This record gives sequence, C-alpha cells and structure tokens, in this order.
Amino acid sequence: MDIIIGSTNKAKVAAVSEVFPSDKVESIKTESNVSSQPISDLETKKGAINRAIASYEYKPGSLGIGLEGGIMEIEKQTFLINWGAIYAGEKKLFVASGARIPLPEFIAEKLHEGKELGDIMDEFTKEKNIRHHAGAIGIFTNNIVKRKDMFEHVIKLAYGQYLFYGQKDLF
Ligand SMILES: O=P(O)(O)OP(=O)(O)OP(=O)(O)OC[C@H]1O[C@@H](n2cnc3c(O)ncnc32)[C@H](O)[C@@H]1O
Ligand SMILES: [Mg+2]
Repeated sequence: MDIIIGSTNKAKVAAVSEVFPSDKVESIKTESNVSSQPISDLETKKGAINRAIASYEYKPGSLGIGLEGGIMEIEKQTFLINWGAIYAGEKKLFVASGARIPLPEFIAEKLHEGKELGDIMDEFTKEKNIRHHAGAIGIFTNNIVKRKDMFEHVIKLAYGQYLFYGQKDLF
C-alpha cells in the first residue's frame, strides 16, 4: 500500500514509518490551510484533515495521512494538542486526537505574543528544530513521550478505525 504523509517534519515521517514498516512511505509538503500555529481543537483537527486529503489527492488510491500540532485553552491554561487524520477516498475519513499536556506559563505568554511554539521551544532549549525531534511534548515529559511516540499513537488510532470500519463496509 502507498502511504503518503502530508509533511516533511522528521518526527511525523518517522512515526508513519514506524506504524507502516513494510509499506512504501512518501512524505510530501502539503498546505494545512489553517494558521501555522492552530489555536483550537477545531483548527488543529481541520489542519490534519486538510493535509490527509491533500496527501491522498497527490496519489489517489493511497492512504493519505495528515498530522497537526496545535494549542488550546482549558480554564485559562494553555495545552499542547495534536490531531491526526487518514483519508482513503470517498467517505473513508478517520480522525483521532493525540495526547495533550499543559504548557508552562512562560511558554504560554510567548504564544500569546503570536510566536510559534516551534520557535519558542528552540529558543528555550537552545537547540535547533526541536519540533523535528523530541518536540515540546518530549521536553516537558522529560523525554518519556517524544513527538514521534505521540504521533505514532495518533496514527494507530486513525488506522485502527480505518481497518475496523473498512472491513465492516459500513459506509
Ligand atoms: O512541517 P510541518 O508538518 O508543518 O511540521 P510542524 O513542526 O510545523 O508541526 P505543525 O505544523 O503540526 O505544528 C504547528 C505549530 O506548533 C509547533 N509545535 C507543535 N507541536 C510541537 C512540539 O511538540 N514541539 C515543538 N513545536 C511544536 C510547530 O513547530 C508549529 O509551529
Ligand atoms: Mg507547521
């Protein structure tokens, strides 16, 4: 099966390769058609779906995967959130949300100034492209759950639904 992931982010691509070790995985740049820093569940989910559909359309008949990171407020606290989507044509769209953890106040303040989380994390860790590696979730969980691990889980949640509903022909 051809698997297309709508991102060239290393953590996202590695997560897809981990879930589909025997398939041909191709990574392409796609437009999420949401802001570069989504700020709600709705916007982050939309970004994941748009990327999944664009990936499928790049190669019809494939499994298109979209993964999106974002933030949201819960009771004045800013959380890191994640969504994923798999699109396999027609009505075959499956979504799943990923882990969410609160971000420290000093990070939230910078986000409110309009900065992107990826840039803030690089500044904070004095490393480059942390979003391609451990990610914010890796940093703030002491590397127990890295960005790749988290996205792996999201992909499995969406792919499991694809298998379950696909086999039952419930569409
Ligand atoms: O190339 P793409 O696929 O766009 O990969 P990305 O790293 O930009 O990832 P997203 O667009 O899904 O994430 C939206 C923004 O949130 C940032 N972000 C999300 N999760 C993050 C994490 O765990 N660590 C660091 N930055 C993160 C990211 O850098 C973007 O600024
Ligand atoms: Mg991005």
